[in-house]
Amino acid sequence: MGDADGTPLMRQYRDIKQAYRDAILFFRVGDFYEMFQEDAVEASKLLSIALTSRDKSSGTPIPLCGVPYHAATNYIAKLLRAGRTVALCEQVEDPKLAKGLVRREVVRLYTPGTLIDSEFLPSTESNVLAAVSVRLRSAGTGRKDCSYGLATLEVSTGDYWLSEFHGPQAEAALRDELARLEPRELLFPENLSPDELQWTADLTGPRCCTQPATWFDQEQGRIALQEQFHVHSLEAFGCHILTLGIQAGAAVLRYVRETQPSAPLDHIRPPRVRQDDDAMHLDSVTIRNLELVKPAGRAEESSNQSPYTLLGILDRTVTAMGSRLLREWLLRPLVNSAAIEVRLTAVDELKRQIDIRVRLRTALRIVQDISRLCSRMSLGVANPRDVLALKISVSSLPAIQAELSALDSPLIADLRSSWDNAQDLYELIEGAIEQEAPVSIRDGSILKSGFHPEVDELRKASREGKGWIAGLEAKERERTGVESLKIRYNQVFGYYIELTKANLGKVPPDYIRKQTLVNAERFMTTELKELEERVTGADTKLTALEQALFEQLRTRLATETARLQEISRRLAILDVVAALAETAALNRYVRPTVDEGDGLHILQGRHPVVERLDLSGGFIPNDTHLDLATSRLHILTGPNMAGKSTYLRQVALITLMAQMGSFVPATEARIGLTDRIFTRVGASDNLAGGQSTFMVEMTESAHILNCATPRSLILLDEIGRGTSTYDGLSIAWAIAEYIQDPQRLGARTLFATHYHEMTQLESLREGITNYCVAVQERDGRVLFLRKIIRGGADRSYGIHVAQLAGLPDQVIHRAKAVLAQLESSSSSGRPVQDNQQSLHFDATLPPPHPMLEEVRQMDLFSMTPLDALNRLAELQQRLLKE
Ligand SMILES: Nc1ncnc2c1ncn2[C@@H]1O[C@H](COP(=O)(O)OP(=O)(O)OP(=O)(O)O)[C@@H](O)[C@H]1O
Repeated sequence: MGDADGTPLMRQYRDIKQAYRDAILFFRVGDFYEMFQEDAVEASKLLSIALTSRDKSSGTPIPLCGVPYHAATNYIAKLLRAGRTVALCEQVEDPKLAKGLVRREVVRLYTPGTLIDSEFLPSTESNVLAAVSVRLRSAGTGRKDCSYGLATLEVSTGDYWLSEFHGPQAEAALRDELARLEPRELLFPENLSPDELQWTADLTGPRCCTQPATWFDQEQGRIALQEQFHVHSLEAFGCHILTLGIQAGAAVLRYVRETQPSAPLDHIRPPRVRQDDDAMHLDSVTIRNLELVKPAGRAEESSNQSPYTLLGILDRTVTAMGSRLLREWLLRPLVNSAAIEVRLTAVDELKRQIDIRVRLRTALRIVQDISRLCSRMSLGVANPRDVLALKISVSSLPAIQAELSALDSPLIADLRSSWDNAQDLYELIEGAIEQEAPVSIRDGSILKSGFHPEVDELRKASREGKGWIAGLEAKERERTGVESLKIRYNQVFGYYIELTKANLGKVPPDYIRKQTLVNAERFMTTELKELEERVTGADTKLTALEQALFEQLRTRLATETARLQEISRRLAILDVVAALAETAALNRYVRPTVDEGDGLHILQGRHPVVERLDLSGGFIPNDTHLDLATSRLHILTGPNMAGKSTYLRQVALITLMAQMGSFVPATEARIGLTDRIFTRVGASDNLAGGQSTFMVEMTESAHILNCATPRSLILLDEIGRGTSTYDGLSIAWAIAEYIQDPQRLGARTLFATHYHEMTQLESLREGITNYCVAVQERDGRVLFLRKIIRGGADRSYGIHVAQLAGLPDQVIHRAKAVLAQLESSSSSGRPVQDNQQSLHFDATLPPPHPMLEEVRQMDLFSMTPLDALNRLAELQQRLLKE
């Protein structure tokens, strides 16, 4: 900005903007937030509001746009959605009392990861801020490996976690964790080398921002954490050895402090350490492939309600905290059979106790987002409605407690013990806050009468004062004889007497003229002035007192954060358990057995999402019997569209549901604990990451073979499809052998393939069993039976599917003819042609490669050895070029 507008206001603006260059600065001027210069140009476009300019007459007017202060929230939300951050600069002193220019300060920086305002946050999703610290190590081989520290904080609830990732799989593990957490904003140090930045390669979700390296300093970080949680050592939290985690943790805290400078951060809970082996490991590919929280191809769709995701099917929670917890249970299934049993027993109990379940859920429906309400109290932004929401929430605690008393499963007994009804907090709020209190604390009428004597007195004075003014109006009407005389009030003049032009002849001499309008004149009298001072004096005092008392109450409630967070935790678990029981009852799920064995036995299993779709013939259930010793790898063949992928996913989803503590869609299920589920399903390009379909397929397969253990469940759907038939078949074959071999891996695996040749593996390797999806052929048409049976399919029926899809008849006929030729050539011992080569519709079969003819015609006896070698090199060159 030049010095075109050198007014004190613009100088103040420039000084403040200097410190918030990356943000759009909302600069409070009276009843507006104004934006200037490039901010104005950008914001006016993003917000579709008019762009004007300040000081139009000068040679260099300053671009300007503005939004009314009371509507700012919507505009801020819009800018955040557009990926921008907003610095909110307020007038921090009363303009009436200011000497000269009003003081202004940035009181809040709105960034995607630090939001606390209910207007911006979807209640069912966590809003996570994350930071990553990195340490580069050169392995002996010259390879460079990194270790990572990760800290996450949900500012709106105070949940704070630290973790670390080491070893050769550290980067993959970090990426998977980020995929699970979906942070909105991600911080990392600004001085990282390209090697240290590798993990950010194809991050697309969060807003990434680099921060000074000093924010990630280990020693300073440790001190910052100790100060934040008032301890001398971090040992009590079990995180003292996480040096990288602490570095990231400190950066997160620092960022929150920078963005919310005026907020005390007492609601942040002490750090908890996330262990890698606490939960079943689900990588980002599996989360996506199994459509756990987001439907494929609709990644942006809100997920808890989506009928196309497992979360959408399972989420019958009735509270926001419950909904968020269910998501967490879903993305972190347990790996400890005793802990799973505890959850299942509670779900079982609530499934059977229908009446209790119904009443419990009714009581829970009243509960609001206690967790976020507490944070708003602590951060000093809770308004009177928030406090009322807290009251309503705790009001249902006794009813919930009463329902629990009849239940005795260990989990519920545990939740019930030392149950806190927070009756004192209920009474505190009930005694203080008016039922109809307004949203804003500046609007008054917050406190109940009887709560504070001075408030009552001021209210009386204000009421009486208004009565006096009404009395004065009547008196003046009588004195002047003007019936239309009115005493009115506005912000600028305060109280005044208004007379229409027609009555100006009747104005008494003691009236002092204040303002002339088109049709009326406004006056003041000494008596009115005196009354006004009494009335507005009482009103101003009243508003200030109510505000102060409300803030006191809010601070008092903030001291109860730990207690309320515990209540919130218990309610969330109850809500999830009751929701899982409800879903189990409505969807006819059964209780699975989860044990330490290595089998996976499902009777009449169903796909929880597909079975809910409107299928013409209904969903056909299928059994699964995998066990490590005798039948660990199933080769599944069958036509396209037969239901192979659905079946594969259903086995994974049932396993996952069982381990999260949910009942499952089957008539019986026994699940041997699974440490990880791997999926390689379908083709997906990663063009943004510069990888072809085949490369993605191979990278994912490599990841599986490197990371799976004998306790893992692996789903492979059409490995090798992205390359030529022989390449693909060979790779698929070798992968199956590798997985089947207990010396190398030996994990429970479902392998769906189009390569019928793979069915030979059953007789060649132990532990491999063939299955196929049954079809019936009638009058040249294919009927899908959706039933998985023993044995291998002998054909693909791809052409039939193409016909169903509506390819032109000529193409279908021609394809059948080509297929017949291909089949006869392969049965006569000639190799099947590579299916990547184009088939010409006017030729019979592709002609032999022209180079063969050249070789055939070579006269070797008239060539010198050198000639022959050169010729060979030339042929090879040409082949390579092809
Ligand atoms: N058990 C089932 N009962 C009823 N309908 C099913 C069943 N399994 C699958 N379907 C239906 O068949 C459709 C195709 O299933 P799926 O995608 O699993 O086939 P596929 O064999 O994997 O096909 P492709 O090889 O072409 O990928 C599904 O969208 C679903 O509508």
